[in-house]
Amino acid sequence: MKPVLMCREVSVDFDGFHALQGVNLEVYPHEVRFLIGPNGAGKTTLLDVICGKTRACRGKVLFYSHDITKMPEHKIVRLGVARKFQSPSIFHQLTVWENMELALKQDRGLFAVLRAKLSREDRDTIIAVLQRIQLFDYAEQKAGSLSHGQKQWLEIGMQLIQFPQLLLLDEPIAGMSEAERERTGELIHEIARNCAVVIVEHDMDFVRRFSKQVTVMHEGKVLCEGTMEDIQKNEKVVEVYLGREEKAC
Ligand SMILES: Nc1ncnc2c1ncn2[C@@H]1O[C@H](COP(=O)(O)OP(=O)(O)OP(=O)(O)O)[C@@H](O)[C@H]1O
Repeated sequence: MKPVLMCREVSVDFDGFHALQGVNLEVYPHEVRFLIGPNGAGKTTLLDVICGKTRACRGKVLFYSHDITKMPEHKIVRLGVARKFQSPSIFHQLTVWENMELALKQDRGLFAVLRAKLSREDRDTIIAVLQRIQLFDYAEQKAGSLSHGQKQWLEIGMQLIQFPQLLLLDEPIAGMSEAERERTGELIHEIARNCAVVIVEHDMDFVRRFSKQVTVMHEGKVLCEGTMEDIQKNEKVVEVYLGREEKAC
Protein backbone atom coordinates (compact mmCIF):
# COMPACT_ATOMS: atom_id res chain seq x y z
CA MET A 1 0.00 0.00 0.00
CA LYS A 2 1.26 3.47 -0.90
CA PRO A 3 1.51 5.99 1.95
CA VAL A 4 -0.89 8.94 1.83
CA LEU A 5 1.75 11.11 3.43
CA MET A 6 5.51 10.86 3.40
CA CYS A 7 7.73 13.36 5.19
CA ARG A 8 11.37 12.85 4.31
CA GLU A 9 14.06 14.50 6.43
CA VAL A 10 11.89 17.59 6.95
CA SER A 11 13.62 20.49 8.70
CA VAL A 12 12.31 23.92 9.68
CA ASP A 13 14.37 26.82 11.01
CA PHE A 14 12.90 29.91 12.64
CA ASP A 15 15.65 32.55 12.63
CA GLY A 16 18.30 29.96 13.34
CA PHE A 17 16.16 27.97 15.82
CA HIS A 18 15.80 24.36 14.58
CA ALA A 19 12.10 23.67 15.16
CA LEU A 20 12.18 20.49 13.03
CA GLN A 21 15.36 18.53 12.41
CA GLY A 22 15.12 15.83 9.74
CA VAL A 23 11.66 14.48 10.54
CA ASN A 24 10.54 11.30 8.78
CA LEU A 25 6.90 10.23 8.91
CA GLU A 26 4.79 7.86 6.83
CA VAL A 27 1.03 7.66 7.15
CA TYR A 28 -1.03 5.06 5.30
CA PRO A 29 -4.64 5.10 4.07
CA HIS A 30 -7.22 4.55 6.85
CA GLU A 31 -4.60 5.26 9.49
CA VAL A 32 -5.21 7.39 12.58
CA ARG A 33 -1.77 8.61 13.63
CA PHE A 34 -1.30 10.41 16.91
CA LEU A 35 1.58 12.88 17.32
CA ILE A 36 2.56 13.36 20.94
CA GLY A 37 5.47 14.94 22.80
CA PRO A 38 6.38 17.77 25.17
CA ASN A 39 5.60 21.42 24.52
CA GLY A 40 7.79 22.86 21.80
CA ALA A 41 8.61 19.42 20.33
CA GLY A 42 7.56 20.58 16.85
CA LYS A 43 4.20 18.80 16.46
CA THR A 44 2.21 21.84 15.31
CA THR A 45 5.11 22.96 13.12
CA LEU A 46 5.00 19.57 11.38
CA LEU A 47 1.27 19.97 10.67
CA ASP A 48 2.01 23.51 9.43
CA VAL A 49 4.63 22.19 6.99
CA ILE A 50 2.32 19.46 5.68
CA CYS A 51 -0.50 21.93 4.95
CA GLY A 52 1.85 24.55 3.45
CA LYS A 53 1.47 27.15 6.20
CA THR A 54 5.17 26.91 7.07
CA ARG A 55 7.98 26.15 4.63
CA ALA A 56 10.54 23.41 5.17
CA CYS A 57 14.13 24.58 4.67
CA ARG A 58 15.20 21.02 3.91
CA GLY A 59 13.50 17.73 3.07
CA LYS A 60 10.35 16.80 1.22
CA VAL A 61 6.66 16.32 1.87
CA LEU A 62 4.87 13.94 -0.48
CA PHE A 63 1.10 13.53 -0.64
CA TYR A 64 0.66 10.28 -2.57
CA SER A 65 3.06 10.91 -5.43
CA HIS A 66 2.74 14.72 -5.37
CA ASP A 67 5.63 16.73 -4.02
CA ILE A 68 3.76 19.37 -1.98
CA THR A 69 6.82 20.76 -0.19
CA LYS A 70 6.69 24.11 -1.95
CA MET A 71 3.05 24.19 -2.99
CA PRO A 72 0.84 27.09 -1.82
CA GLU A 73 -1.71 26.24 0.89
CA HIS A 74 -4.80 26.52 -1.32
CA LYS A 75 -3.38 24.05 -3.84
CA ILE A 76 -2.56 21.56 -1.09
CA VAL A 77 -6.16 21.86 0.13
CA ARG A 78 -7.40 21.25 -3.40
CA LEU A 79 -5.29 18.10 -3.66
CA GLY A 80 -7.08 16.71 -0.61
CA VAL A 81 -5.26 17.79 2.57
CA ALA A 82 -7.54 19.38 5.18
CA ARG A 83 -6.42 21.09 8.36
CA LYS A 84 -8.48 21.91 11.39
CA PHE A 85 -6.86 24.39 13.73
CA GLN A 86 -7.18 24.44 17.51
CA SER A 87 -9.80 27.16 17.82
CA PRO A 88 -13.00 26.88 15.77
CA SER A 89 -13.26 29.35 12.89
CA ILE A 90 -16.93 29.02 12.10
CA PHE A 91 -19.43 31.79 11.39
CA HIS A 92 -21.37 32.11 14.64
CA GLN A 93 -24.18 34.25 13.17
CA LEU A 94 -24.92 31.73 10.41
CA THR A 95 -26.77 28.48 10.85
CA VAL A 96 -25.03 25.13 10.91
CA TRP A 97 -26.42 24.45 7.41
CA GLU A 98 -25.17 27.79 6.06
CA ASN A 99 -21.71 27.13 7.47
CA MET A 100 -21.69 23.82 5.62
CA GLU A 101 -22.84 25.52 2.39
CA LEU A 102 -19.97 27.98 2.68
CA ALA A 103 -17.47 25.18 3.25
CA LEU A 104 -18.81 23.35 0.22
CA LYS A 105 -18.49 26.36 -2.08
CA GLN A 106 -15.41 27.92 -0.52
CA ASP A 107 -14.25 29.42 -3.78
CA ARG A 108 -17.26 31.80 -3.80
CA GLY A 109 -18.20 34.79 -1.64
CA LEU A 110 -20.57 34.62 1.33
CA PHE A 111 -23.61 36.25 -0.30
CA ALA A 112 -23.21 34.43 -3.60
CA VAL A 113 -23.16 31.14 -1.72
CA LEU A 114 -26.19 31.91 0.44
CA ARG A 115 -28.25 33.14 -2.54
CA ALA A 116 -27.32 30.30 -4.89
CA LYS A 117 -29.56 27.27 -5.10
CA LEU A 118 -27.91 24.02 -4.04
CA SER A 119 -27.98 21.03 -6.34
CA ARG A 120 -29.62 17.85 -5.10
CA GLU A 121 -26.18 16.28 -4.88
CA ASP A 122 -24.81 19.15 -2.76
CA ARG A 123 -27.78 18.91 -0.39
CA ASP A 124 -27.28 15.17 -0.03
CA THR A 125 -23.58 15.69 0.68
CA ILE A 126 -24.31 18.25 3.41
CA ILE A 127 -26.97 15.99 4.95
CA ALA A 128 -24.59 13.00 4.96
CA VAL A 129 -21.82 14.98 6.65
CA LEU A 130 -24.21 16.53 9.20
CA GLN A 131 -25.46 13.07 10.08
CA ARG A 132 -21.89 11.84 10.47
CA ILE A 133 -20.97 14.67 12.86
CA GLN A 134 -24.35 14.28 14.64
CA LEU A 135 -25.49 17.83 13.86
CA PHE A 136 -28.31 17.09 11.43
CA ASP A 137 -30.92 17.99 14.07
CA TYR A 138 -29.13 21.31 14.61
CA ALA A 139 -28.98 22.31 10.93
CA GLU A 140 -31.21 25.40 11.37
CA GLN A 141 -29.60 26.57 14.62
CA LYS A 142 -27.09 29.38 14.71
CA ALA A 143 -23.59 27.95 14.96
CA GLY A 144 -22.90 30.30 17.89
CA SER A 145 -25.52 28.50 19.98
CA LEU A 146 -23.78 25.11 19.75
CA SER A 147 -21.77 23.63 22.60
CA HIS A 148 -17.98 23.84 22.38
CA GLY A 149 -17.74 20.22 21.28
CA GLN A 150 -20.45 20.64 18.63
CA LYS A 151 -18.58 23.66 17.23
CA GLN A 152 -15.47 21.53 16.88
CA TRP A 153 -17.47 18.82 15.11
CA LEU A 154 -19.00 21.42 12.80
CA GLU A 155 -15.54 22.55 11.84
CA ILE A 156 -14.45 18.97 11.24
CA GLY A 157 -17.58 18.56 9.10
CA MET A 158 -16.64 21.69 7.14
CA GLN A 159 -13.34 19.98 6.29
CA LEU A 160 -14.96 16.63 5.47
CA ILE A 161 -17.31 18.23 2.95
CA GLN A 162 -14.37 18.60 0.54
CA PHE A 163 -13.71 14.83 0.78
CA PRO A 164 -10.07 15.11 1.90
CA GLN A 165 -7.70 12.15 1.76
CA LEU A 166 -5.72 13.44 4.72
CA LEU A 167 -7.14 15.31 7.72
CA LEU A 168 -4.83 17.13 10.15
CA LEU A 169 -6.24 17.86 13.62
CA ASP A 170 -4.57 19.90 16.35
CA GLU A 171 -5.80 19.00 19.84
CA PRO A 172 -9.40 18.43 18.74
CA ILE A 173 -10.75 17.47 22.19
CA ALA A 174 -9.40 20.44 24.18
CA GLY A 175 -12.19 21.86 26.34
CA MET A 176 -14.65 19.08 25.54
CA SER A 177 -16.87 17.24 28.01
CA GLU A 178 -16.21 13.55 28.65
CA ALA A 179 -19.14 12.51 26.42
CA GLU A 180 -17.93 14.84 23.63
CA ARG A 181 -14.42 13.36 23.86
CA GLU A 182 -15.78 9.87 23.53
CA ARG A 183 -17.88 10.83 20.52
CA THR A 184 -14.90 12.63 18.93
CA GLY A 185 -12.75 9.51 19.29
CA GLU A 186 -15.41 7.44 17.57
CA LEU A 187 -15.88 10.10 14.89
CA ILE A 188 -12.16 10.12 14.10
CA HIS A 189 -12.19 6.38 13.52
CA GLU A 190 -15.31 6.67 11.34
CA ILE A 191 -13.54 9.38 9.30
CA ALA A 192 -10.52 7.09 8.87
CA ARG A 193 -12.63 4.69 6.79
CA ASN A 194 -12.20 7.18 3.94
CA CYS A 195 -9.40 9.47 4.99
CA ALA A 196 -6.12 9.16 6.89
CA VAL A 197 -5.98 11.29 10.03
CA VAL A 198 -2.98 12.84 11.82
CA ILE A 199 -3.76 14.22 15.29
CA VAL A 200 -1.66 16.25 17.67
CA GLU A 201 -2.86 15.42 21.18
CA HIS A 202 -1.72 15.94 24.76
CA ASP A 203 -4.53 14.05 26.51
CA MET A 204 -2.90 10.70 27.21
CA ASP A 205 -6.12 9.00 28.31
CA PHE A 206 -7.62 9.86 24.95
CA VAL A 207 -4.49 8.69 23.10
CA ARG A 208 -4.48 5.39 25.04
CA ARG A 209 -8.15 4.85 24.27
CA PHE A 210 -8.18 5.73 20.56
CA SER A 211 -4.67 5.23 19.16
CA LYS A 212 -3.06 2.41 17.24
CA GLN A 213 0.17 4.02 16.01
CA VAL A 214 1.73 6.88 17.94
CA THR A 215 4.70 9.05 16.92
CA VAL A 216 6.57 10.70 19.77
CA MET A 217 8.37 13.95 18.98
CA HIS A 218 11.02 15.66 21.05
CA GLU A 219 13.14 18.71 20.26
CA GLY A 220 12.19 18.77 16.59
CA LYS A 221 12.87 15.07 15.98
CA VAL A 222 10.94 11.83 15.97
CA LEU A 223 11.92 10.08 19.19
CA CYS A 224 10.08 6.82 18.51
CA GLU A 225 6.99 5.26 16.99
CA GLY A 226 4.77 2.39 17.96
CA THR A 227 1.68 1.45 19.89
CA MET A 228 1.00 3.28 23.12
CA GLU A 229 1.93 0.05 24.92
CA ASP A 230 5.34 0.02 23.19
CA ILE A 231 6.15 3.65 23.74
CA GLN A 232 5.14 3.56 27.40
CA LYS A 233 7.99 1.08 27.88
CA ASN A 234 10.50 3.39 26.18
CA GLU A 235 12.64 4.91 28.92
CA LYS A 236 13.50 8.00 26.90
CA VAL A 237 9.80 8.72 26.24
CA VAL A 238 9.01 8.32 29.93
CA GLU A 239 11.90 10.61 30.80
CA VAL A 240 11.10 13.44 28.39
CA TYR A 241 7.30 13.26 28.26
CA LEU A 242 5.15 10.57 29.83
CA GLY A 243 6.82 10.83 33.26
CA ARG A 244 6.10 14.57 33.32
CA GLU A 245 2.52 14.08 32.16
CA GLU A 246 1.83 11.53 34.91
CA LYS A 247 3.26 13.90 37.53
CA ALA A 248 1.10 16.75 36.18
CA CYS A 249 -2.09 14.65 36.61
N1 LIG B 1 6.59 31.19 13.83
C1 LIG B 1 7.52 30.85 14.71
N2 LIG B 1 8.63 31.62 14.92
C2 LIG B 1 9.57 31.27 15.80
N3 LIG B 1 9.52 30.13 16.53
C3 LIG B 1 8.47 29.33 16.39
C4 LIG B 1 7.40 29.64 15.47
N4 LIG B 1 6.47 28.64 15.53
C5 LIG B 1 6.94 27.75 16.46
N5 LIG B 1 8.11 28.18 16.96
C6 LIG B 1 8.93 27.47 17.96
O1 LIG B 1 9.20 26.18 17.44
C7 LIG B 1 9.14 25.20 18.49
C8 LIG B 1 8.14 24.14 18.12
O2 LIG B 1 6.84 24.68 18.27
P1 LIG B 1 5.52 23.84 18.01
O3 LIG B 1 4.37 24.75 18.23
O4 LIG B 1 5.62 23.15 16.72
O5 LIG B 1 5.62 22.76 19.18
P2 LIG B 1 4.50 21.75 19.68
O6 LIG B 1 5.16 20.43 19.83
O7 LIG B 1 3.31 21.82 18.82
O8 LIG B 1 4.20 22.35 21.11
P3 LIG B 1 2.81 22.45 21.93
O9 LIG B 1 2.54 21.06 22.37
O10 LIG B 1 3.15 23.35 23.06
O11 LIG B 1 1.77 23.01 21.01
C9 LIG B 1 8.79 25.96 19.77
O12 LIG B 1 9.99 26.22 20.47
C10 LIG B 1 8.18 27.24 19.27
O13 LIG B 1 8.41 28.31 20.18
